[in-house]
Amino acid sequence: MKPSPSGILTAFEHILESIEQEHRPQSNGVIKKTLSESQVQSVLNIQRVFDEEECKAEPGSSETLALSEKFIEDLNSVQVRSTALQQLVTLLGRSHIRGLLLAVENISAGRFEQQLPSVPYEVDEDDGLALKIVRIVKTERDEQLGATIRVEEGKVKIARIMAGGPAERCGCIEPGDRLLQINGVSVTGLPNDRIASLLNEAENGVITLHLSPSMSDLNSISKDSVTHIRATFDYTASQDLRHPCPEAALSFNKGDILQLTVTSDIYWWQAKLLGKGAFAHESTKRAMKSGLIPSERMQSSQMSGAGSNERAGIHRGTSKNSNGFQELDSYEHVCKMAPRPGLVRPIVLIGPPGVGRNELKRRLMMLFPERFSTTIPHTSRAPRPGEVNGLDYHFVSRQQMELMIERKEMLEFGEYRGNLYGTCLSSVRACREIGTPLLCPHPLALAHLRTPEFAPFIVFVEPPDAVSFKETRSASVRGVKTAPSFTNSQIQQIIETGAQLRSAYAPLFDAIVVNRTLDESLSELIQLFHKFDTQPTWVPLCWATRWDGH
Ligand SMILES: Nc1ncnc2c1ncn2[C@@H]1O[C@H](COP(=O)(O)OP(=O)(O)OP(=O)(O)O)[C@@H](O)[C@H]1O
Repeated sequence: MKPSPSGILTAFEHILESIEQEHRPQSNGVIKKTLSESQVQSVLNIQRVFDEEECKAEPGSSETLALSEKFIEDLNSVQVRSTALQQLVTLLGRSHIRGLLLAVENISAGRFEQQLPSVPYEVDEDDGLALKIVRIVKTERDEQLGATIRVEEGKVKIARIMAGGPAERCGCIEPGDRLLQINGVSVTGLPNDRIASLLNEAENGVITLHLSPSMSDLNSISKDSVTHIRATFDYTASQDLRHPCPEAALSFNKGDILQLTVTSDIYWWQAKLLGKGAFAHESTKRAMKSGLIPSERMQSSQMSGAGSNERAGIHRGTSKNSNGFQELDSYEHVCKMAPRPGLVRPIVLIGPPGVGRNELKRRLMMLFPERFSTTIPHTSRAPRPGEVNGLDYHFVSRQQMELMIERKEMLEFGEYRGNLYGTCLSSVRACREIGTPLLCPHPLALAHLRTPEFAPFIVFVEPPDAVSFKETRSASVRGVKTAPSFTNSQIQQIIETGAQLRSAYAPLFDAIVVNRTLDESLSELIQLFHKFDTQPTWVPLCWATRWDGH
């Protein structure tokens, strides 16, 4: 469809009207002519270009600009000029309007197909993989690009952008951008004067630049795409000696969701603290202020510099490979994902042995047999009388099981009295077909489970304090004769392991339930699952991308 430059046409109509008025006899019968017939014709010609169905100008030449130049030239010989004409001359001389005239002409002629070259393979990894290809169409053949360069450690960079020049008009070039190629010619190692002449040479008025964006450019990209992050470390701003302005700082803990408000600075971002877990949200009670936090770049460099973390107020969890969040660096990029048909997310109960995960799972399965399903483990031991293959266990040979382990098909496995036991990933897939998998694996299994494919909802079952633990687990309270009573040291062990797990895995927890009485814990879990079924939850950005594509 032909674009309608209606604003420009209206402007021309006004100008033509005012010329017509000037050509009318005044009350004293005098005709005050400021334009010759040929000049009036030039104005009409320019208007025609906008008005015509199709522009026939060849690429690289511009009928509109030629007409506008001729018009200005003709007008220079006129002595008397009306204000309207004066304004028209000024406007037609401006580089932005000239660019606009050219753009309208090119669009009218249908010369707007994308003709950018493909991205070359030999991008310098030192500068990251971001690359921009900018094609600039010069309005005049001998027009300068309007950008200066400087050479920094052998890299050619854009030093300055001149106001009004083609480089500024295109809006895609920034000071600090690294120049890689000009019209397909690599600038690496070229003398400055050769680069300058290449910059000002254009093929048919077109110049194509390959640039590696400056950091400020990259920040604006990440600002647009990443708006929320999850912290994988505790940050106490008052202990951070690097902080430029502790009064404006924001402290946070592992697992907190932060809303990024300003990311234009390379080292210090501004963020609001939304809180923890899958349902964290901005407080409606009080307006939250943004505070300064270390940027991803700042934090990553801090983390790679060993030893100084404690001093800087940063306490990292256990090693990356052992806790299932290998893909996390300083922050995890997150977004909200709503429940949707076809997406069955396993519910995973994590906690120290003895806290009660299996008891809670057993009761939930009894209460909601239709809703939840669970995996059937594999074992290399022989079936006992009454045990059914595929119901109690999948009975397989030791070799078969070792092969599955080797192929990394097991979610978790272990050996007990000379026999292998374990759960394989395909049994999680199978039980997802029946209902919501309810699983109680070892925390190490999260490395296999916390992926876009499974997208689990992880609940940490936390032990209460020692007194509550003892009270709630006493045989008289539970009314179960066979109940094992916990010794003080067992309780202490459960509480300590719980604290260690919490410290190492906190960024992965969607919710935390403290297991005091069974009734309280069950009702809390049921409410939580209702929310999980009906409300969006914070998830790693890559999960949402996968499920949005489904
Ligand atoms: N809230 C509770 N109140 C009272 N007893 C509980 C509670 N939660 C669990 N128990 C009991 O504590 C014991 C340990 O629970 P459970 O076996 O579920 O622990 P677990 O976290 O699954 O640990 P493990 O992996 O070692 O089995 C069981 O006898 C269980 O009935």
